[in-house]
Amino acid sequence: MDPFLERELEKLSHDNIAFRAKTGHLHQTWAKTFSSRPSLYIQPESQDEIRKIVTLARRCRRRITVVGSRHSPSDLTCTSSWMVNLDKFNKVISVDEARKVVIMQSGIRLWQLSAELKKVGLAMPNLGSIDDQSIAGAIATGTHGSTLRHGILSSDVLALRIMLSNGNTVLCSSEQNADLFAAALVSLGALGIITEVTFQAVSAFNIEWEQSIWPLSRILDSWSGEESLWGQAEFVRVWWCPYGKRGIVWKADRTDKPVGPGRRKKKSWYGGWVGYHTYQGLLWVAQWVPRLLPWIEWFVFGMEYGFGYGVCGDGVEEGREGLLMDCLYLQFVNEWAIPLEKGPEAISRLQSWLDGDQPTSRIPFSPRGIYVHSPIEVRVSDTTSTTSPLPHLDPSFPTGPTLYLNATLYRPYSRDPPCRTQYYRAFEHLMKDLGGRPHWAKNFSTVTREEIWDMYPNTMKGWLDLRNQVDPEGMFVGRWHRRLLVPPPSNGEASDEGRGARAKKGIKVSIGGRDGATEELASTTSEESFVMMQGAEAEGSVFLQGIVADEEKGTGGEEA
Ligand SMILES: Cc1cc2nc3c(=O)[nH]c(=O)nc-3n(C[C@H](O)[C@H](O)[C@H](O)COP(=O)(O)OP(=O)(O)OC[C@H]3O[C@@H](n4cnc5c(N)ncnc54)[C@H](O)[C@@H]3O)c2cc1C
Ligand SMILES: O=C1O[C@H](CO)C(O)=C1O
Repeated sequence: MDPFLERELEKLSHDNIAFRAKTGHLHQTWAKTFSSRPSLYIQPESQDEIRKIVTLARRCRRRITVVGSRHSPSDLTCTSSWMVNLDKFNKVISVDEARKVVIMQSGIRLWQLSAELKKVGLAMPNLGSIDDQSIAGAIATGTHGSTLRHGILSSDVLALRIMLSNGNTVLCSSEQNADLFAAALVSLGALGIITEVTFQAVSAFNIEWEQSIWPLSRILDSWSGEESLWGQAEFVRVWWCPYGKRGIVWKADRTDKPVGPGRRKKKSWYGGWVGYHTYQGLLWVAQWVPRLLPWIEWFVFGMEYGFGYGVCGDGVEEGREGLLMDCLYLQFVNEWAIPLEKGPEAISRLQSWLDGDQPTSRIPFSPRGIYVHSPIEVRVSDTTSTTSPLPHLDPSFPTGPTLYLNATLYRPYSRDPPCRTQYYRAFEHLMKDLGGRPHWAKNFSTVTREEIWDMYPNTMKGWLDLRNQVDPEGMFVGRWHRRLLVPPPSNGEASDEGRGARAKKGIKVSIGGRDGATEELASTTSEESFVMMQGAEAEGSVFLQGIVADEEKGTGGEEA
């Protein structure tokens, strides 16, 4: 064990608070796209245990990454330092049935929360495609569903309790520490450990849903106006099948009807064993013969939904189940938010590109030989429909409804599809051209830190300043944050996963006290931690090298 940790643990041995850490943990994202080896994997079971982790990390100068259910498809949760998981800190603390307000420990998974709420006749008002996420993880990345009558999942959060790097917990809401609240509603794990979430639930509800196949032209023609597709029900989503130039339009409204299959509900083909493996097998063959993909799209979606147009399924389900979908296989997902009114242009240009008509697409990358997977998910949200504070880093648009386009690429039998680089390059170019912003959790790859700052001209600096105030030593800043959010030190030196190090013989390198620290340097945390690192290097290089070597043992951020 790290001798410094051993020493610090010894000092705290009288407190009778467990430090449930293990070594040798392999962290892998759900989609097995990224992995890392944290030096410690810690699963606390109480607030005191969480505080002890933060105290020890601070004293040992270790970074902390909190991980929920590992469903973020990018390397956001990869670390070679300490990883904290709150799966065992997952209880409902209280439910105010009259106000429909629930307070919970933040490690609770959405499916657990839904089950607990159901016991008292309540439910989450909105869900994305799955309910496997932890509540803290889901809100940290701006997770959304598909409805113009709701914002993102964070919009239903009333208050958060956060443990900051100094070990203090702070309650924030729109009345109390409102700035911190707006920053923490989409925190990307970089502010501290969210320990409690206060959430506005609604009365439990059933949904009556119907799905139908529409030609793409009809989808685009009914995009806006009084009869707009998106306003036809509370929940609406479209799965666009580009090769068939059609889409599956799924709509659902709350209903008093009891749960039951509709007249046209049929069993899912790819949800059964034969369909599941046939589809995956076909995708696997297409790794070598990509031009089969248009035929596979036709066959698979025909088997699942029928080969013609019109209604192809309906039913009544509990909202907590009916809003979810079968996400099938391991996958890459590259999802962007653009203003809803730009949807027809986005879809038409991408359709042209996939049809091989590069001039019409106005995308400066060749589509030659590129065949992609279906469906491309088309979803919406509207933050302006909510009264909750706008999170600083909410990718959806504060001025009107938002469209999300999600370019999913499956990994059949864990193999990466050959089109990924060129397809995502083209897709991201188009999204940027239309003023888009990437979903934080997903596999965007061509975006620079400067571009991200330009995408959040009014809020990024405020978010980062606030982050720096509450975590001045960069305890919660990882490689992903440095790559995409945090400006490098002004002297241009490379960063490191290791935070600032305590100098040899216990001399603590102070942040503000170093002569070389300019005003600008002092203003951002990771820069400060780089300063600390450099300072420590100067004053205690032997120890520092020990830490760096240790931290670099991991494969943080490497593609699996
Ligand atoms: C199959 C699939 C379907 C999906 N469907 C949707 C969808 O419909 N809509 C959508 O928008 N997204 C969707 N996502 C993305 C998913 O909702 C997000 O990636 C979400 O963040 C995952 O939650 P998690 O608990 O796995 O968190 P993780 O991925 O483990 O972590 C995400 C972030 O949360 C932070 N975090 C976690 N817990 C805490 C805490 N206690 N305190 C502070 N920070 C914390 C982490 O540090 C990290 O920055 C989907 C992903 C998959 C794989
Ligand atoms: O990330 C996501 O994966 C599914 C698509 O399979 C979904 O809806 C996301 O969002």
